[in-house]
Amino acid sequence: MRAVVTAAGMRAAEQRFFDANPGVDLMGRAARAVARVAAEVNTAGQVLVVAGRGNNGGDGLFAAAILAAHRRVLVWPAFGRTHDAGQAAARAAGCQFVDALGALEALPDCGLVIDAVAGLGSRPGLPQALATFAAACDSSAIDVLSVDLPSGLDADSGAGQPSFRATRTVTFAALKPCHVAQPAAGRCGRVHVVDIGVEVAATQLRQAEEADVATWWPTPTASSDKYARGVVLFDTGSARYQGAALLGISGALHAGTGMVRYAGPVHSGLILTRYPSVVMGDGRAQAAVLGSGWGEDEGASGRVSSARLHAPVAVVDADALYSLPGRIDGWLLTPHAGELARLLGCSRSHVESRPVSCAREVARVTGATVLLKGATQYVAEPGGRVTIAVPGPHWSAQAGSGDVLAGICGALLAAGLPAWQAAVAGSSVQAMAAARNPGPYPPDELARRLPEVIAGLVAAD
Ligand SMILES: NC(=O)C1=CN([C@@H]2O[C@H](COP(=O)(O)OP(=O)(O)OC[C@H]3O[C@@H](n4cnc5c(N)ncnc54)[C@H](O)[C@@H]3O)[C@@H](O)[C@H]2O)[C@@H](O)CC1
Repeated sequence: MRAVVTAAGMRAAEQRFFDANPGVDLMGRAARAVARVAAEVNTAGQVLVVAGRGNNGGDGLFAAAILAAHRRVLVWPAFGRTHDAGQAAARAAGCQFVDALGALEALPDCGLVIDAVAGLGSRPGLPQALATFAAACDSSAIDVLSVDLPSGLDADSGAGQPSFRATRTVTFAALKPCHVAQPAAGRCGRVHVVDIGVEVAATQLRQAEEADVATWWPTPTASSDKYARGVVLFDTGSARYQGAALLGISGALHAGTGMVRYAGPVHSGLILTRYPSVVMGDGRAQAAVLGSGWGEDEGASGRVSSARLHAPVAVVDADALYSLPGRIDGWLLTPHAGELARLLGCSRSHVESRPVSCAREVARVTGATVLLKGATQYVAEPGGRVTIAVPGPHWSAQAGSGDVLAGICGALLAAGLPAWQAAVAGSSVQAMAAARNPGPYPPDELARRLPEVIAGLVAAD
C-alpha cells in the first residue's frame, strides 16, 4: 500500500523534519534524486532545465549543476528571477542560461527537458510562454522529467490545463493525489517516489499495489468446500438487460466463488446454457449481488428486501442504488460518477471534480463502503479512509465491465473479505486482466482471463 499525501500534508511533514533536523539540506537530496533519474532517462544528450521561482526551481537548478559535470546543460529561468543559491550553483557548474526563445530554439538538439517550474506550489494552468514550450515538448515527443509533478497541475485536485506532460516524474517522500487520479495521472508518466528522509504521517488516502491484492486473495485450502468458499446470490438482469446477469455470474465464477445461485428474472435456459454450475432460485448465501441490468424496475425495493432474507451483505449496483434500505453496514455500493451524483443530489461534474469527498460522504451516510468506478477507482469506507485500486488501461471503459466487476466483488464478499478489500481487490484484478491483455477485449472475454491473473497473483504471494 502506498501513501498518498496532500500538499498541506507534505508541507507539514517537511516542517516536522526541519524541526527535528535543523540545517539538513533537503533540496540537495531532492536534486541528487532528480539528476540520478535524469541520467537513467537520457545518458549523454544535451539537457534543458526550465526553472521556476520557488523551491521546485531550486531542485531543478541544483540538479542542473550536478548534470553539468558530464554534459551540456541549458537553463531557462522562466520568470527571469529564480532560486538564488540554485542559480549560483548552476552558473558555477557552467550551465548556459537562455531565454524563452533560446529554449524553444535549443529544443530539437536536446535529449531531455527537466520541468522544475512548480511543484507543491503549482497552480492550475501555465502562462503563455510556458504553455507554448510545453506544447512544443509534446509535439517533438522529447522526454520530459518533471520535478515533483508536471507543472500546471494542482497537486491535490489534479486540475490544470495547459500543463507539462511528463514521461517521468520524480516526487519526494510519497505520492500526491495528482499522481494517482486520472486524468492528471496520465500526464505524470512513470512516477519515482524518492526517500529524502521526510516521513509522512499515516494518510487517509492510499493506493493499493498488486502485492496487497495477492495477500488478501482468498485461496482455497484442503478443507475448503463450496460453502466455505462462499455462495453468491444474484438478483440481476431484466427482460431488457439479460446480458447483465450473465456478465455478473461470469465475474463471480472466474474469480473463484464457491457457488452461484440465481434468483433473477432471466430465463434459466439462458443462464444454464452458459453456466451449468449455477443453482437456480434463491437460498442461503454469504453475499448477494443486486441491481445490475434491472433498468428502472418498479419492484426494486422488494427485490432488495428479498435478498436481505438470504444474505447478510450485498453488492449494490446500478438501479438498486436508489432503493437502499437505510444503514447497510458491511455492504458495498458500486456507483459510477453519474449514479453517485444522483445519490447525492448534485451534478456529475461536481462528483468528477471531488471524487474522494463525494464517495466518502455516501459511505458516511449509508454505513456501506463505496466503490466509485471510473478511470480512477476509489474505495471509500464509512470511517473516511479511501483506497485507490491498482490502475489499468482505459479499454475497459465499456458497457458490461461494471456488471462483471459487481460479480467479482460479490465473490470476494461471499468469501469473507471486508467490503473495502473486496472492492479494491475486485477492481484491481479486473484492471490487471486488462493490462495483461492489451487491446479492446470485451468485458466477458476479460472475465475469462481473470483465472490466469489470479493464479499468477497467488503463486507470487
Ligand atoms: N516539501 C518538501 O519536503 C520538499 C520540497 N522541495 C521542493 O519544493 C517544492 C515546493 O516549493 P515552493 O513551496 O517554493 O513552491 P513551488 O516552487 O512548487 O511553486 C511556487 C512558485 O511557482 C509559481 N507557480 C505556481 N504555479 C505555477 C504555474 N502553473 N505556472 C508557472 N508558475 C507557477 C509560483 O508563482 C511560485 O513562484 C516542492 O514541489 C519540491 O520540488 C524539495 O526541495 C525537497 C523537499
